[in-house]
Amino acid sequence: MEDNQPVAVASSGDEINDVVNDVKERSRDQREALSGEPKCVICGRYGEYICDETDDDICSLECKQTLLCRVVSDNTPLPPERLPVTDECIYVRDSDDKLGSSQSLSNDQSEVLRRKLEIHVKGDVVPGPILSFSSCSRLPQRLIQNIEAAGYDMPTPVQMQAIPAALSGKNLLVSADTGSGKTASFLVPVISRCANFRLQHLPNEKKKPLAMVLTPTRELCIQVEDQAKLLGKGLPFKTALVVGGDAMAGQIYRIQQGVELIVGTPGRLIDLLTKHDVELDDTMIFVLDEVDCMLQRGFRDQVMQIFRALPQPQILMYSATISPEVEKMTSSMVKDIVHVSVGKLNKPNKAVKQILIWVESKKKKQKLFDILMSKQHFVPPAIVYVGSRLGADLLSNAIKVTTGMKSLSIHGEKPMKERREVMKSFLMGEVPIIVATGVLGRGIDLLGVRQVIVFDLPNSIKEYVHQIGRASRLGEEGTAIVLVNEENKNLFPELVEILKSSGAAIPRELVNSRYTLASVPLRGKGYKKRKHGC
Ligand SMILES: Nc1ncnc2c1ncn2[C@@H]1O[C@H](COP(=O)(O)OP(=O)(O)OP(=O)(O)O)[C@@H](O)[C@H]1O
Repeated sequence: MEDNQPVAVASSGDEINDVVNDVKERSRDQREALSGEPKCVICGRYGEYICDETDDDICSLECKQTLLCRVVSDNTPLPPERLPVTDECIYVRDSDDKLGSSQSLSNDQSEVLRRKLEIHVKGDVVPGPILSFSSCSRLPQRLIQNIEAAGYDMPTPVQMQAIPAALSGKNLLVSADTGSGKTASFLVPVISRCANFRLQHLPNEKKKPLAMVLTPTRELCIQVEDQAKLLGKGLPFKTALVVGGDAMAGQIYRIQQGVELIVGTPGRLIDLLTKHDVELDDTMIFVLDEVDCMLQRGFRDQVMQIFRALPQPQILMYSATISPEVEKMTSSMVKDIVHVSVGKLNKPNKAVKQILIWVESKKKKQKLFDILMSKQHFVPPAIVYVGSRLGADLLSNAIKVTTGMKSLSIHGEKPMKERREVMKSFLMGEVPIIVATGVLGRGIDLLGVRQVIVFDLPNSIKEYVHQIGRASRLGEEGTAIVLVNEENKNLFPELVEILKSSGAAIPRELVNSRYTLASVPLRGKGYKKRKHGC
């Protein structure tokens, strides 16, 4: 790239480097063009540079890249599978007139992009994926600014497809890897629809909630509400948290003051619905996060009771794991549901390396202490998953006593205040180890955690997929160390399948166990003997 400024006059290597370093990376780093100045042929900002390959004025490296991709796709009509669609190469341009009509990908480009990113769509006509948040014409400008301020430069694959589909009013069942950005993929359309509604319909009477998000745990609700507040800042968009453990009076007061979004757990919402006057007749979007868990026995009746209290809302359902039964149930709840999935269904996040260690129950604690005291193997901060509340407290104490390291436990029996404090100390880096039950297994975004130790395997492979998913966010690499023995025999067949599909080493004892051999044709076609893990 050449610079419209006289780069060539720079006399020393350092000066040249300085100039080169000054080249604007992105279009948004460049200023607007003043009258008479060259304009970038891509975005219209100040065309500070001349593209050395086309001689066009451009503002930044980003627009140069876009320009070159366009030239390639304009001049060389490649067959669809050879279209230059790398993440850097497809570009969705903001509307030329800046009045709101966004330019979208052609059908062919959408298909190529979906194929490349493993985005699968099943159901009614769905808008194509977006490549930038700003190409969604319906998003309020302030929301786009908030998204940028959160550091979200580009949508993740699930966001690319789910956001435009949700904005078009479709009912969705969405599945994508743990840590792939599903939360923002429902919050962005929720915030957009709520804020636009309020901007267009100034209420003469009391504001009633317009959207509701249900999740299975208080921690997850807190996290979702925090993210909603962050993304909805400066918009007519207020939230209320409705979870057990916090005083109900405060929650009711907040709702009665007028909120757009309620984020809650089903139990507390039912309390509120049955004992108090929460008017849900304006609620137009209903989100079920961790939908497979929400439609299991225990939650299902409560969820359905809440759903029936709503006036036919748009329904958005999300999880990293969705079984055929859940698909069936959701289809019976709502008609015309669109299924969006990214990657392979129900598989662990590829970025998490699974290391299985076969260890008898009575030796498990010692094995855990060995790992925690090993500089080579322990990567703090780490979560240790156990199967019971008492087990969490006892193990956390034992870790403190034996290793001398700080450790805290978290589970559903602890008061909300204490759970908040435990999370805070962990997230602030004051405590390197947290021992948790499944309460922290799903949905929680534990930034900075790259290691999960599954001390007790959970009851289902789905929960296992969610738990080990805590070790990676947005594809960053993490490790899950999993202690396994004959007591987990019920999971062996599915566990072996999961490990095989992830390319993980499988302990000899697990391969040779009669519980595995009885169910999985391991020695059939495609079986490859692996070395003993760890
Ligand atoms: N477009 C984006 N760009 C950068 N970071 C993002 C983007 N979208 C989301 N994130 C961040 O990625 C992390 C993971 O997102 P999120 O918690 O929504 O994942 P998830 O798919 O809901 O995971 P889980 O299935 O575990 O609940 C979060 O820290 C979130 O802030």
